[in-house]
Amino acid sequence: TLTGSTRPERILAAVQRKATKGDARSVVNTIDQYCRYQEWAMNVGDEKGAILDSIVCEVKPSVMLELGTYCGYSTVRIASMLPPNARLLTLEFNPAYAAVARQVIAWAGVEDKVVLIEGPSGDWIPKMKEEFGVTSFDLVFLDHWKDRYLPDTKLMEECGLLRTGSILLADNVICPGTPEYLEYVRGSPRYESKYFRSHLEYTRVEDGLEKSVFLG
Ligand SMILES: Nc1ncnc2c1ncn2[C@@H]1O[C@H](Cn2cc(CNC(=O)c3cc([N+](=O)[O-])cc(O)c3O)nn2)[C@@H](O)[C@H]1O
Ligand SMILES: [Mg+2]
Repeated sequence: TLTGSTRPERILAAVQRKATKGDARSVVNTIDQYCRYQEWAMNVGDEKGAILDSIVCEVKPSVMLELGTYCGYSTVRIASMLPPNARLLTLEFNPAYAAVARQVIAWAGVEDKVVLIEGPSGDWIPKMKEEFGVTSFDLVFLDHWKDRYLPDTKLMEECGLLRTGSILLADNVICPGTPEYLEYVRGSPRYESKYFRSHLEYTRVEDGLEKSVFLG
């Protein structure tokens, strides 16, 4: 029953009730409908999601990292744009959210392209090479705790997980805001940064995505 359920569980119930199994776009549309008209949730959403789609299409990543899976909305959105042999690694440390995300990802039929890793990003980033055979990430989507964006970016640099041309795409750089991260990528000679203005998911509040190319 839905009484006593969590918001992610209610989102999953909506997906299993309304979305077509195996159809990623229908899962994405169902979550957007639910979160716009029933209850707000912190998915990247349809407006910023379209910007995310265009960057995934432009970059065509073979190996991609997402920080902050939550219900798997952006995981499904991204995976549906990837070719069959590409891999999306997604990190989530909240086991309840990870459990929901696994089911959303399976319902969408994109589980073959996704590796969901449970645990804190700070622990897992240093283990990416040895545990998952990652050489470097072509594209990283940052959407987890805002005060982790900068330390995790520095950690990826230190672990040699970024190569010349690797792209960081950060959600919420205006709302809730990631001031230290923005100052770093916009001020560092090692990044070429660009702001894509948009709105906070399902609202008219300003927010946007920051795209930063690592120059090596
Ligand atoms: N170091 C971490 N490692 C792995 N997963 C993490 C970490 N920090 C948070 N998470 C997970 O990200 C998921 C989603 N999440 C994202 C945030 C941070 N994002 C926001 O707080 C946010 C907040 C708003 N908002 O308040 O309007 C809008 C957004 O788009 C947001 O992404 N907090 N939890 C959660 O399941 C959490 O367990
Ligand atoms: Mg976000």
